[in-house]
Amino acid sequence: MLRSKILNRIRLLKPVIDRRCMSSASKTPLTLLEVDDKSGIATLSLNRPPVNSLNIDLMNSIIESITEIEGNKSRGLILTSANDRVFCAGLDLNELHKPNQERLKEFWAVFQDVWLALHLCSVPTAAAINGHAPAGGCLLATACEYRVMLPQMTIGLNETQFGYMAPKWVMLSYLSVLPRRLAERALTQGKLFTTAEALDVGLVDEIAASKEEALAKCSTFIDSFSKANPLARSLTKKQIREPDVQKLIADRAGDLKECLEYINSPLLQDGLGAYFEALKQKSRSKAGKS
Ligand SMILES: CCCCC/C=C\C/C=C\CCC/C=C/C(=O)SCCNC(=O)CCNC(=O)[C@H](O)C(C)(C)COP(=O)(O)OP(=O)(O)OC[C@H]1O[C@@H](n2cnc3c(N)ncnc32)[C@H](O)[C@@H]1OP(=O)(O)O
Repeated sequence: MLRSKILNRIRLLKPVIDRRCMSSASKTPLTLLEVDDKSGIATLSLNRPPVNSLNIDLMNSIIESITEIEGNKSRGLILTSANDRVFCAGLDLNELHKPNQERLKEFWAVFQDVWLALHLCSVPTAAAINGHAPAGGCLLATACEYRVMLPQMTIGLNETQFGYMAPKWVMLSYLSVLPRRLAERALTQGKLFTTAEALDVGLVDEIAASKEEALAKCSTFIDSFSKANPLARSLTKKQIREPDVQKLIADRAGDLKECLEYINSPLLQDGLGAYFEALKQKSRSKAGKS
């Protein structure tokens, strides 16, 4: 009786995300999922070259992997990158620049879903940040319960640098990790923290010298829950996170409307176009040098 009541409560807390991962045109899987048969800990690696930028297919693949991990009773989830320079470059700017409107609606709904799925994941979550994590990449990291980062990388919600304002629920994810005054300053500056700065302010919990060490530290974090009843732990996490989540769930349509208006504004499109062009230019000049 109690168990079904608890399970019902979890169902109530967790919005139903019945999204199947769309098969991508590419042959390589967009996410790699390995479950360590000794520890029972699942490692989910983002695998969309060149920078794990979040498009609809990759986000659906993440959601499907989280659903699988929760279903196969893994003891925890470590999110990392198959790329050794970039954890996740954030939202795919191709989805935001001169967007197809129908696709943009779907894109934004999946973006909301991937945050909800990770933020409310019923198993312990940790991010092994083995590369740069700007904007949406930082959001994936802050949706996890623990963060271990490699040196010489950057992380932060840098949206104001390219003319965006992060949505309320994205800000709340930051506020769940940073003290308010610091979060406000970092958000308004569009600050990208270095690894050392991120440790100093608590945006990340530990630094590791290698990806292997980062994975080991994430596993140690997950092991810290070994004495906690998994169901009670999951309910407690959802209860603590519910107020922030409800702010999005209560008004997903409003968030989408606000985003569509904002992303389609000429000011924003111009700023984004210039920003994206500069990125491409940088990449071309790098290629020219190599
Ligand atoms: C009022 C209501 C508010 C409503 C809000 C509405 C809208 C707000 C929208 C969103 C806010 C939500 C929060 C999330 C926002 C985002 O995530 S937007 C994306 C932000 N991302 C970035 O700023 C990162 C940009 N990239 C970089 O800084 C670097 O690429 C790097 C990640 C540090 C990696 O550097 P490096 O290894 O040197 O690689 P290159 O820069 O050479 O890039 C390689 C190729 O990858 C392409 N690329 C890089 N980032 C992206 C990206 N995000 N999307 C698409 N493509 C990307 C780059 O152009 C290179 O491509 P080519 O080689 O030129 O083909």
